[in-house]
Amino acid sequence: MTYVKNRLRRTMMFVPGNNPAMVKDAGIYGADSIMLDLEDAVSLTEKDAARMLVFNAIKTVDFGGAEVVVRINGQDTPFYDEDVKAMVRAGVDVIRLPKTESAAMIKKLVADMEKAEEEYGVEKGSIGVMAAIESAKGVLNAPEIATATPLMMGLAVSGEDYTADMHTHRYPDGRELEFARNMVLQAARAADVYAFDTVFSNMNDTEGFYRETKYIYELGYDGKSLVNPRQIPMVNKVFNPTKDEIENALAVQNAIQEAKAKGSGVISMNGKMVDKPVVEKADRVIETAKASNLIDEEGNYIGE
Ligand SMILES: CC(C)(COP(=O)(O)OP(=O)(O)OC[C@H]1O[C@@H](n2cnc3c(N)ncnc32)[C@H](O)[C@@H]1OP(=O)(O)O)[C@@H](O)C(=O)NCCC(=O)NCCSC(=O)C[C@@](O)(CC(=O)O)C(=O)O
Ligand SMILES: [Mg+2]
Repeated sequence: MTYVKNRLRRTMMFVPGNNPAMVKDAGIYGADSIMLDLEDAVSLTEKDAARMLVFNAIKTVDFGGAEVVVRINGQDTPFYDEDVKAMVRAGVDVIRLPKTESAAMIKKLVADMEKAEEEYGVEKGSIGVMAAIESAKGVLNAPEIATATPLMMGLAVSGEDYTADMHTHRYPDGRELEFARNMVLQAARAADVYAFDTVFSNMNDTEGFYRETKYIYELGYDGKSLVNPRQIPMVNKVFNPTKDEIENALAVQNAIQEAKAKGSGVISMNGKMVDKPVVEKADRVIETAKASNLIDEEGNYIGE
């Protein structure tokens, strides 16, 4: 396994690291990233067993092409050092640091990873990092956290711990997360790293989950943390471009080629101006469509 900076990351599914059945089958559901959890899904008495289980799984389980992320325990816990060493030795793709509050915490993680890389003969810089932002301090320091290392893959906003820190609760319209979501997203975009929204815990509230997913997609998030495989198809549906959007994006790309041939950077298409930012958005739609196997290399639609 090796960390890849750019790839499709719509769905990042939490899998409790102490549950052998869930860990073993995690690859069958088609999540873009699987996040094996050593932190809050694992009780204190099971920390060592979970670390061993996750270590062995990374070495032996076929995760079906998904990126493998491990959420280690925080730097203020007695489990952190062993978690870092074991995950580096296993050769995980990305390490997620929970409760990140400063750039210094990320720099410490990277230094500890480097030590472990040297100790176990793992290629330096072959493992990415991501930061979970779960407190007021973390949100305010999101810009420095996002740029703390070139190995930064992305930032995740973590709604449950954040609302506890803010002395509030989760509400259906998400007003309590508005500032954090926007801040984390701005910091991620400015640093050119990925942005992930938090988990939605009520598996039976399909409508609420759809509303929240659409909202964060429209804000500009790259993906969402999930707790259950049943949530994957809905996120893909929201994040994948539709046939109409793909056709429109291809038409924009053709129109701008025509304009360029005539020496212009702007053209009108069905009454709408097409210029550089419109083309950038169209290019992103086509990139996503290709990565999601919705079109072939020639741009023919092959999605459902
Ligand atoms: C909720 C529930 C118990 C429901 O179970 P149920 O069994 O009723 O679910 P069913 O739908 O019936 O399962 C159908 C089939 O899928 C299998 N299956 C289910 N879930 C699976 C899964 N996750 N991975 C692989 N496999 C899975 C299952 O084994 C079954 O397989 P099979 O029997 O073979 O058919 C289960 O999902 C679950 O444990 N979720 C993960 C919970 C977790 O990790 N929480 C910690 C992360 S949040 C946090 O820490 C807060 C945060 O930090 C977050 C942030 O940072 O954003 C913050 O601060 O906000
Ligand atoms: Mg949390």
